[in-house]
Amino acid sequence: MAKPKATKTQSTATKAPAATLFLFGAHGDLVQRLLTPALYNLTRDGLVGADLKIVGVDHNSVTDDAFRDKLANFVRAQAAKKAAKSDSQPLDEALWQKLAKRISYIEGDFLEDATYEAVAERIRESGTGNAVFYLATSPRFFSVVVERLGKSGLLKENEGSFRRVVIEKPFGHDLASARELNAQILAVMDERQIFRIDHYLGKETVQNILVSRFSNALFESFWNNHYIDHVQITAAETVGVEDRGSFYETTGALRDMVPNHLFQLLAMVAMEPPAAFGADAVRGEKAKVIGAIRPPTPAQARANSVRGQYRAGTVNGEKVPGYKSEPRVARSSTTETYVALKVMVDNWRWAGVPFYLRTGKRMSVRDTEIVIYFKPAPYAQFRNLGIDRMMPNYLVIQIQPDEGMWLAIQAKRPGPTVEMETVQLGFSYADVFEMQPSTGYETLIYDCLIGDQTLFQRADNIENGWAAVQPFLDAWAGGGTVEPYAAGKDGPTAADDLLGRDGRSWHSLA
Ligand SMILES: NC(=O)C1=CN([C@@H]2O[C@H](COP(=O)(O)OP(=O)(O)OC[C@H]3O[C@@H](n4cnc5c(N)ncnc54)[C@H](OP(=O)(O)O)[C@@H]3O)[C@@H](O)[C@H]2O)C=CC1
Ligand SMILES: O=C1O[C@H](COP(=O)(O)O)[C@@H](O)[C@H](O)[C@H]1O
Repeated sequence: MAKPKATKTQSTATKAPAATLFLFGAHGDLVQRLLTPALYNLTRDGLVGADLKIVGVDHNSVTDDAFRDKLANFVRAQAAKKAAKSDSQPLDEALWQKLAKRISYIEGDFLEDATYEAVAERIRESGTGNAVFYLATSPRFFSVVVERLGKSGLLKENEGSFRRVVIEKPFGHDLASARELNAQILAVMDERQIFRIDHYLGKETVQNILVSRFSNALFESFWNNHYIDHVQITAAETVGVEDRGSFYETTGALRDMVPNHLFQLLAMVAMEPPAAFGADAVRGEKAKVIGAIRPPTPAQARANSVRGQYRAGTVNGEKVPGYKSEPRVARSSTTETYVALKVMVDNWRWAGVPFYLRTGKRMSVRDTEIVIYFKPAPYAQFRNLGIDRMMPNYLVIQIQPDEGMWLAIQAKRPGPTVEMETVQLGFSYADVFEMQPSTGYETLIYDCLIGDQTLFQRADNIENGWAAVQPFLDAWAGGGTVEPYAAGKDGPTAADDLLGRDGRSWHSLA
């Protein structure tokens, strides 16, 4: 059968309304590496126009021109690097100029009133009262900047205009601090103005989980504990901590990835169907399912978690140092760079179905995937054929680097005897759709501009996530065991034992 031809995606999305987008922390890595390319891609797709003004806010001293040049140099180099590796295009200079014309800069300290006066002035000049304040700042500034925006009257919405704040991660470092941060920001603005980002929700395949589950009646019929044996969620990275050693030392893999990204994936897989594809309904169901994760006792938390830390090894053919030799990491560090957990969701749909989660740095491959393992078919009818065991079906939702999904089924191997082979029924995004390069932040920025909060975390989503990991953090307080693993391997052997003692094993990574 001929491979289907990839088709151009036909989006019905319309241009976002006029607004001023303030990028607090404009000289930082996030703005350069992810937000600017996302704004360029939105301009390419016609989803933002000349009436979106972009204003960088940061204490580094540069002119408007120098700021634009800095961003231009970065995105140009990034596009050239990608184009050298694949068939993607170098930077379209005319398109960049269209965007650059609308970029300007405010030099100002987040802690000084003059900065907020300059921001207010820029809104007055813009001709629209609509403004988005994107806090691409260190987390220690989240509540301070929100408070100052509030005090300056910048969060007040006049009739027909909006004021919104985008808050980056990490949102708190445990349950108490997340609650405190929510209380601080909700004291000055309404939940409907707050857009807490989890960039995993900007990924196409993550959004596709809801569409696949709820628009295909066949999935719903077996999506429960009658048919599903267990679920595995993996986010494996080949990168180490790069230059984020000091951030990572006080964070670790559990805080960095689990209450946010991995729980978002779990919620997408496990939530009940929302009554509508709207922010309240979707976020309500997500809050419920994360809230249904069973809090383990301290002994259960220790037994059902594995912490690991990479040692020197080889990744993608390159020799790399161990975590403790990374810059700004303590030589005696016990911070985990890998974590595996077993959690149970205590509701009617999932009672008795373990969810195994793992994430780590310096693993063998980059692979984010969800694997749903089904219960095996009854064996009796195959016994007299000499088949010794039934292989279960499993559905792989492949999130990155490739995007798609496939189902492992049993088929008869050709020949006179009955022999079975596991084969795949699959769909790959790249085969079916012509995908434009994207960072994942495009959808999130666009949704914020049009006021759709579906893909953003509500206060209860965040707090339920932290509540579910808090027992693990408490059980590890004072330092739990950290198992070593060689860089380039898929975590410590103790993580294999976590499943092994339940008679299961991890899906092998791509
Ligand atoms: N970078 C990434 O890939 C990702 C980042 N995030 C989150 O995004 C946020 C931003 O990250 P990132 O861009 O890496 O951070 P950076 O530290 O690179 O950027 C922050 C910027 O704010 C400036 N700044 C610091 N203090 C002040 C101040 N008092 N007044 C005005 N400007 C100030 C810094 O200037 P200077 O450094 O010169 O002091 C810097 O230019 C963080 O919350 C991070 O956790 C989330 C996901 C991915
Ligand atoms: O938020 C974070 O995510 C990245 C992984 O994101 P991905 O889109 O590349 O899967 C992770 O490297 C980083 O430590 C964490 O802070």
